[in-house]
Amino acid sequence: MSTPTDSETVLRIGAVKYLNSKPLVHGLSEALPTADVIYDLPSRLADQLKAGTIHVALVPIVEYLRQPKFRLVSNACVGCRGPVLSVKVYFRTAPEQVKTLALDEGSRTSAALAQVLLYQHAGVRPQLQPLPIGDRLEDSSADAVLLIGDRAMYPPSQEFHAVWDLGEQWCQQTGLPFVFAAWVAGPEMPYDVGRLATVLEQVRDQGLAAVDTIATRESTKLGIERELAYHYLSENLHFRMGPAEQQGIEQYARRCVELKLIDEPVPPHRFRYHSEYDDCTTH
Ligand SMILES: C=C(O[C@@H]1C=C(C(=O)O)C=C[C@H]1O)C(=O)O
Repeated sequence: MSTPTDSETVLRIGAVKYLNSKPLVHGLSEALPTADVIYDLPSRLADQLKAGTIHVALVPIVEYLRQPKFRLVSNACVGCRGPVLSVKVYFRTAPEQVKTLALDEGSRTSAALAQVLLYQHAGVRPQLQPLPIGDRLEDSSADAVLLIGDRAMYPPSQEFHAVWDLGEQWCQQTGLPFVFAAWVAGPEMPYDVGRLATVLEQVRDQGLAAVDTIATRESTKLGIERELAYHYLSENLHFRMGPAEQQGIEQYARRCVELKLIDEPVPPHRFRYHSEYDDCTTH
């Protein structure tokens, strides 16, 4: 049973509403029956954590890197070690010709990653445009369009010059995994952080054991093949932040700082997370 340290304040947890996060929240409400779990877009969760309307959330890793007051609260994360399937840039021109880039409103990490990779691979720094969450790929006339989450998993209805899977691009280029999001606490925390870390990691492990069930249920809701959902959750995505993932975050932070996508250099200790519950070197 959970026991908040401050019985007056209900712990408010923000979780990403996409398929990629289901293994991290499968059974979360049962594990923390006194907490409120709110589902939203990753970008909005980061804003809510900054505003203090939620206490802990699965937020874009770039927002953790930007906010010195945010801290990692577990080694449960949304990451990849190759193609991720759900983070894509669709090109209407050759990457070297891109002048305008539309960024999915739900994203922060991939919004910065797209700019890092476009600069690195193609030497361009395009003008940015928002792609509102209600807009489709076809609604934007930008030279390149970033989509994340469930909507990036469907085949596009138009032909494109090229499509980049940003997980694949990053891992090929750096030889390191990539972390898109992690559980992060804001400055106000009405719950024991060590205990929360254990709960979040236990929930993740239970979620991974239930990937079969999750894939069956969620594929029906999304109208995608069950096999695709299963492969996505069990092969494309990685949910444990170990030493290689931490190196990936460090490398990403350095490149974001170079392009001024993060204002200040990030102190090295902020890339390290050691779990008491789950010693990741054993996985
Ligand atoms: C893999 C994904 O990771 C997500 C990407 C995020 C971002 O770009 O800011 C944030 C949270 C994750 O849910 C995805 O949404 O497809």
